[in-house]
Amino acid sequence: MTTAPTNDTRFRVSESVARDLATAYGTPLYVLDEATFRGRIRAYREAFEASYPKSELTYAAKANSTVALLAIAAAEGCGIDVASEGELRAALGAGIPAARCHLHGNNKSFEELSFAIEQGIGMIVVDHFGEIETIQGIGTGSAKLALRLAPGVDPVTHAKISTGQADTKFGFNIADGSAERATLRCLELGLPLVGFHCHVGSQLLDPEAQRSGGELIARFAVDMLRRHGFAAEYLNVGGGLGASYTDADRPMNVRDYCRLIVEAVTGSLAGSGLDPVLAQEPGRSLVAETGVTLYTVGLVKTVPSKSAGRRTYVCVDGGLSDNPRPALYGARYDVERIGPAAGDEMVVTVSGKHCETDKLFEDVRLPRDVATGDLLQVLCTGAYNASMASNYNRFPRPAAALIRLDGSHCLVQRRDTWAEMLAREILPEGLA
Ligand SMILES: Cc1ncc(COP(=O)(O)O)c(C=O)c1O
Ligand SMILES: N[C@@H](CCCC[NH3+])C(=O)O
Repeated sequence: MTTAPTNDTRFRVSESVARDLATAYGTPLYVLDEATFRGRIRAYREAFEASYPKSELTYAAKANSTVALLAIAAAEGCGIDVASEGELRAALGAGIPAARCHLHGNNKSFEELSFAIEQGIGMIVVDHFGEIETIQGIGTGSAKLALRLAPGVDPVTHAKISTGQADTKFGFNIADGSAERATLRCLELGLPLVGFHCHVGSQLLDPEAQRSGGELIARFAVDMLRRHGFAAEYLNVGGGLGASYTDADRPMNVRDYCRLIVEAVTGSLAGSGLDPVLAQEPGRSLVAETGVTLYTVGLVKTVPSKSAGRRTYVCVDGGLSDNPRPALYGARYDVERIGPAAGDEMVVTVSGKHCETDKLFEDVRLPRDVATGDLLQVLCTGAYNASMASNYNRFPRPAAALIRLDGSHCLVQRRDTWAEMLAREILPEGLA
């Protein structure tokens, strides 16, 4: 197994635990570490609070909504950001009161909004003009409202996870006056508007876009105070801080990051008299490095290749159904063989077992003697893997195991069963 660099804080399983887990639960298997997750949340909360005492940390459930993780996040003092009725139901399933949840979504349905309000959702982050009217029609119950703003900043990240730019589908544009009109409409209707929100993108290794997003929404809040007497009590600058998928990914450390964001916001608020709660809602930076995926090697195959001379495939028992990120975003991961390090390494393509040319993990260095039956661990799969898993090719989605604080482990999500995978099927009479 490759030795971790000393500053590498990503969770890894040891050989004995990996073998134990694979025997107990099978592979592919998501493995999550409670200590790492709690530690990440604490570090983030402390860093944020040190820069801004009236801070609030919300965990973005979309990154990994495994109910056990939601329960841990809440126990660590986080609110929960949910982006659908399903995520809200997962939070409720974790015993988290809806009052501690924020509902997001660019196209929330009437039913979704009604359910959330009925459950006592704490905040709705409103995304468009029609939603203001829908919420007015339903009645807000105990929900407060924040407006999602599009600050018009271009983050450096994959285009598919960039959300702060002017032509994003999310939120009210500041520059064209939509954000101001939405504020006025909420005030006119007497809705419980408390402030503003932005989220400019995800897996951001360069924090400039978040910095300027924070600056712009705070400036907008000051404008609303000066022009309309609306005093924002709440600003949320979203999530987005990146994770170290490979050694090349160097996100800013959370202390410097929080300081930067807070300085941007407080710089814009200076002299205005506004003293809002400042919230962040990270997902990936809290949970990605908390998890690994264990796979078993089925076969190793070397083939002629025009570009590479020879290409060696190490084929594992999962694929894009348990980790769609390489196929979607060209994401790269570090892969390690479980077991003693072998001196000699080779560059391989780790592929899955789907009926696709799914080069799951490309240009990975593995020991030259990697062979059928070996276990591999893929680092940094805690975010946007389980939550984006599918049943493509009718693969059961993997189970997830949690390493507890005392080193014991338990299952927190079981593998799909064949019965439930066919449970939705309806075979009308007379077809067969
Ligand atoms: C509104 C909102 N908040 C929070 C997040 C969490 O982002 P990340 O996982 O990049 O921290 C996202 C996803 O990008 C989001 O869309
Ligand atoms: N699914 C994306 C992140 C989406 C961010 C949500 N707005 C990823 O895996 O990187």
